[in-house]
Amino acid sequence: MVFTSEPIIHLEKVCVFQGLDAILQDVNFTVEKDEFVFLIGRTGSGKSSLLKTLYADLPLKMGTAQIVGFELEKIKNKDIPFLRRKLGIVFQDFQLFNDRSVAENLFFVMRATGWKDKTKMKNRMIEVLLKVGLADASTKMPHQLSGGEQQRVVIARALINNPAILLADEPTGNLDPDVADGIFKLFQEINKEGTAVLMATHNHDLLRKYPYRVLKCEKGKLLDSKTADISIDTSY
Ligand SMILES: Nc1ncnc2c1ncn2[C@@H]1O[C@H](COP(=O)(O)OP(=O)(O)OP(=O)(O)O)[C@@H](O)[C@H]1O
Repeated sequence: MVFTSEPIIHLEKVCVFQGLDAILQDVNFTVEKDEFVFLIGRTGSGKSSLLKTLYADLPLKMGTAQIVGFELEKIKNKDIPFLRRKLGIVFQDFQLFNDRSVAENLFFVMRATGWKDKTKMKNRMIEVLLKVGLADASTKMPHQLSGGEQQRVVIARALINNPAILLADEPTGNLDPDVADGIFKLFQEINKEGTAVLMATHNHDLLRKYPYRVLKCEKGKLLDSKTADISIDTSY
């Protein structure tokens, strides 16, 4: 028997808009289950706008896009929370509630995404913190953690609902190189366990060190290292 699985992301002829401005045109790409993909490009080239389109923060006005089973050209506002439950979203600035403990930060997302059973919530909290190497951090306040640890909490939060893909926008941006490397390795481990990763980054070291597929925003287009020759050494 042959098992086929739907790609996690499939875009055809997509135009990414910010208001009336077309930032990227004729965007076509597919991300398969388990893939790790870098998204690169100069500042202002459209990386964040593309990611925002994928998690329906920007509306899809042209083209077709399927992501984790949702059709973005048809998606209704009421369905967007359900889409986001199947995505893990990680930004550069950590966006934790600073007046709540790590556990409360995680419980907040669980409650917002329909979790009710306290025992299950506690168990899931322990699981995701263990996964990111912060098993002893649940009672700490964010300010008691280093930048790298805070980013680990954000990744734990993104993992709560077992997402099919992590969308990460410069997740190592504000971190020292060693800490950034640790965070990157965590993304790799999560990927090896079966979660696809699409990561926007300016980090040349990571690109040189890890030869994953690259999507590059350039002059209003999206280039794909699967089909185009993308040099990562040129400035971007
Ligand atoms: N909220 C917004 N409203 C209008 N235009 C925006 C908005 N956010 C971004 N833009 C514009 O969209 C274009 C792409 O920006 P975007 O943030 O997607 O680029 P980026 O590649 O992620 O940049 P960076 O690497 O600096 O994060 C830029 O011209 C930017 O000025």
